[in-house]
Amino acid sequence: MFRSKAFSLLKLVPLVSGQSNLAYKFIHQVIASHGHRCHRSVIYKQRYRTHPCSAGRRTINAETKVMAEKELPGVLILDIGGTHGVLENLAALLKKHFHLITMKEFLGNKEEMSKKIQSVFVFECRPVIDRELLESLPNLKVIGNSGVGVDHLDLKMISSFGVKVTNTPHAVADPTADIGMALMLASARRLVEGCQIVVSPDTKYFAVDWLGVEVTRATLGIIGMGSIGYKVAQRARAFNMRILYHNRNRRRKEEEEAVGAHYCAKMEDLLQQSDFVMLVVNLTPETRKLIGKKELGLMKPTATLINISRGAVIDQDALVEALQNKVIRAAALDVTDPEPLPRDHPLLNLNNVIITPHIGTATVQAIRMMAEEAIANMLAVLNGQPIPSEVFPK
Ligand SMILES: O=C(O)[C@H](O)CO
Repeated sequence: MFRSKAFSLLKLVPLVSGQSNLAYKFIHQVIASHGHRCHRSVIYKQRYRTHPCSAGRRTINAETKVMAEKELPGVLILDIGGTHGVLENLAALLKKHFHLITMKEFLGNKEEMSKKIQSVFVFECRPVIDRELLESLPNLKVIGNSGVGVDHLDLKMISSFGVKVTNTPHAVADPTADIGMALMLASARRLVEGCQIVVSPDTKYFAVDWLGVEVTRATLGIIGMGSIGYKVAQRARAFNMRILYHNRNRRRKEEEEAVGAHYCAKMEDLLQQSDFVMLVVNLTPETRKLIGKKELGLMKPTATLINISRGAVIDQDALVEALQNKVIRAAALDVTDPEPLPRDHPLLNLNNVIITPHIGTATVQAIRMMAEEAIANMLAVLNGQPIPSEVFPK
C-alpha cells in the first residue's frame, strides 16, 4: 500500500520518456515527493531513454551525476537482536530506501556513522533510546517505531532534540485483535490445560473435569476502544456477544451501531457486567495500574481478564491474589510486567492463567506491514511531507 505510489510513478517513466521537457518536469515532481532512492532510479531510467541530442538529456545527465553521488539516508536499526531480529526479515524492504546501519556498525565507527544517520528504526517495543544516543546522532530527524505503543520512548526528551516520533497504528490493529480473540477463546475453553493433559502420562481424563465457559452470547467489556478495540468488537459481534466498552471518548453513534457496542461512561459498570474484560488501552501515566484490587473485586467471580495492551496496565500483585483466591475465574495475558516474567513469578504457577510472549503483532504479514508503515512515516519526515502517523508528547 505504502510502496504503491512510488512504484506507479516509476512505471509511468517510460510513458514520458522521449519528450524531454515533459519528462524533465515529471522527474522533478517525483524528486519533490519521494526519497533519494527514487530520485536515482527515475533519473537512471531517463538517462538511457532520452534522445542523445536533446538539451533535456544534457541537463538530466548533469543532475544524474549530482544525484548519483547522493547517498541514501542512513537508518540505524534498533531491534532486540537474536535469531528473529529485524535484519533477517526486513532488511530488503528497508534497503530500498535507506542505508542500513546496525548498532554494531554504529558503535564500531561512531564518528562516520553518526553523520549518516537521519532516522532510527525501532523494532519491538523494548529497545531504549536514551539521551546519550540522541546526543551522538546530530543529523537524526525521525524515530520510526514499528508498533503502535510508544511507552518505551521518552517522547518529551526525544522532542527536545527536534526529533519526530512515528508509529504504525494501521498495521497492528487486525493481528492484535486476533490475539485478543484467541486468548479469550483459549481461556474460556481451557485450551492450554487441554493440550497439556493430552500429552501427560495420565490417560484417564474426562472432559467433564475440564469444563470451560462459552464465549458465544457472553458479555464482553472492552476497555480502550481505539482501532484495535474496535476490531475486537467487530470480531466479537460474530460470536453474538453483548459488547460494552469504556473509552475516554465515546465513539460515533453509527460506529457503535455497526458493532452493537454500548458505551459505559463509568468503567465500574463495565467491570460489574462483563463475563470477559479485555484491556486494549495505551500505557500512559493515567492507565498504569488501571486494574488493581478494587477493580478486580468489582468483576464477576466467573469473569476472565484478558490483556493485549501493556503489562503495567494491571497491578500484577493484585492480579495474582485475585486469581489465587478465585476473585475472578481466569486471566489471559499477552503482555506482562516485566517481559519475560522471572521464572519463579507466581503468575507462572497458576493453572487459571494463560500467558503468551507479547505476540499480538507477531505474524509474517504484520511485521512486513509495520515496516512498510514505518518506512512511509520516516520518508515523509525526511522529505518534508505530511506524516501519516506522528506521535506527539503530551
Ligand atoms: O505496540 C504494539 O503495536 C505491539 O505491542 C508491538 O510492539
